Amino acid sequence: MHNSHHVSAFRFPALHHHDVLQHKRALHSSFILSQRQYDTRLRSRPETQQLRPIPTRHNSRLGSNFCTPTPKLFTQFRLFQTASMQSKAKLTSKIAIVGAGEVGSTIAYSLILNPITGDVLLIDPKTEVRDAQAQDLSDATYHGNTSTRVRAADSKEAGQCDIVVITAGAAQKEGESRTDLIGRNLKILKSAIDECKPFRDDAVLLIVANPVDVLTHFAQEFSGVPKSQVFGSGTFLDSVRLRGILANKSGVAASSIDAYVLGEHGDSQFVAWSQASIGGVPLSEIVKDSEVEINKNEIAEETKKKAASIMQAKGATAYGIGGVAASICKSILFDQRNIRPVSHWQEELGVCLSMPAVIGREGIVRTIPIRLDDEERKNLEGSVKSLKEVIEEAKKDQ
Ligand SMILES: NC(=O)C1=CN([C@@H]2O[C@H](COP(=O)(O)OP(=O)(O)OC[C@H]3O[C@@H](n4cnc5c(N)ncnc54)[C@H](O)[C@@H]3O)[C@@H](O)[C@H]2O)C=CC1
Ligand SMILES: CC(=O)C(=O)O
Repeated sequence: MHNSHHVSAFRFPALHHHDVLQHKRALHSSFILSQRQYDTRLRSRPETQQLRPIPTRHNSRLGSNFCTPTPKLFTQFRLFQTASMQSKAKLTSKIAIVGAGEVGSTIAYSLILNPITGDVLLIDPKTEVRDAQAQDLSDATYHGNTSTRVRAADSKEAGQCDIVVITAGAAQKEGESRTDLIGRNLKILKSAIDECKPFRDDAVLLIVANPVDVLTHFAQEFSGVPKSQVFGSGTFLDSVRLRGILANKSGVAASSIDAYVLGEHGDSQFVAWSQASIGGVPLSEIVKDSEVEINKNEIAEETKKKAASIMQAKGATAYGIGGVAASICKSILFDQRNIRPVSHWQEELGVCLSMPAVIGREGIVRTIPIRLDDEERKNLEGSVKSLKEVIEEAKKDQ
């Protein structure tokens, strides 16, 4: 069966590993910067955001001395991360995790395994649990490959950290949606934020607790911190899930797939299929002559239901968000300018929801005006409508 939503997958030469590399190199060949060229430009911040890569001759022996900016749309956004950015950074930064339950402790664990910060501070009114988590996590630093320390702290110290990750709040019980949590979690959010005040001027608040889009909206209001410095993990996790499914189906690494879930981190989320690509080639072109089944509706549904199916079996999700939140922290601390679908303030729409955004030390550096087709735009309007309804209801209960 062939229709717009049911497309058989591709027989696409570029999807073999070698060919993918060739294809990417072809796309990248005119955009190769030596590390020194890149570093020179990096020093002249903030203008670096506008820099265009310098064309150089393609060197097939690309090693750590070279970085290859992503081609196409985003070259002007300085997408590339370099080893030098990390080695130059001293691990003196501090990340506070407010809410030391399943998710908070898993984020801390990810930060230990991939050390990007000097200290991780755990904050939780259940001080026994908080202290035990700190003790348990500090045992995990013993292997010696990390310089990250984990300790218990109070809310005032959290407000003075570089990043404040907020996971404080109840998790869904079976049969509950994320928005069902608003009554409980809005109160928790307000008290958690009030206790952390005052925030350091350059602190970035990363909201993880659910319903993440609605709580991000209120966190901006409660904290008084500039909106660009308060954002939520949003559909980054859903996009990771989507890419994982597409990777399994196509036999291509998830990192070579560009596909976004956008809108609400919840029931009204949607996949921006019109912008999906593999190895830089639009999915719509790839699927024309293909071998593997890619049923868009099924994949979108599987992506959306993944959290519920994990929770049904083991009670909670933690590792996925642990990795995602740690990766966002890295984008912030190292000013990486990665583009990620995160929940942030949408001036034109009047809500916080996920659209691709450039993430750097100041938080949301800019939103990326992604082109959506008619159906996707309708889906986006659906997300806006349902989020506004939840926000209005929540305001009445305040
Ligand atoms: N955005 C995402 O993709 C994901 C979000 N979540 C959400 O993360 C939240 C936390 O989930 P879990 O860690 O599994 O729940 P949990 O119940 O294990 O942990 C929540 C912790 O928050 C603490 N807490 C309550 N009030 C607090 C306050 N005022 N200040 C500091 N801490 C406070 C509790 O004592 C508890 O230890 C939930 O809302 C869940 O839905 C979970 C997974 C993914
Ligand atoms: C719980 C949740 O929001 C998730 O795993 O997507």
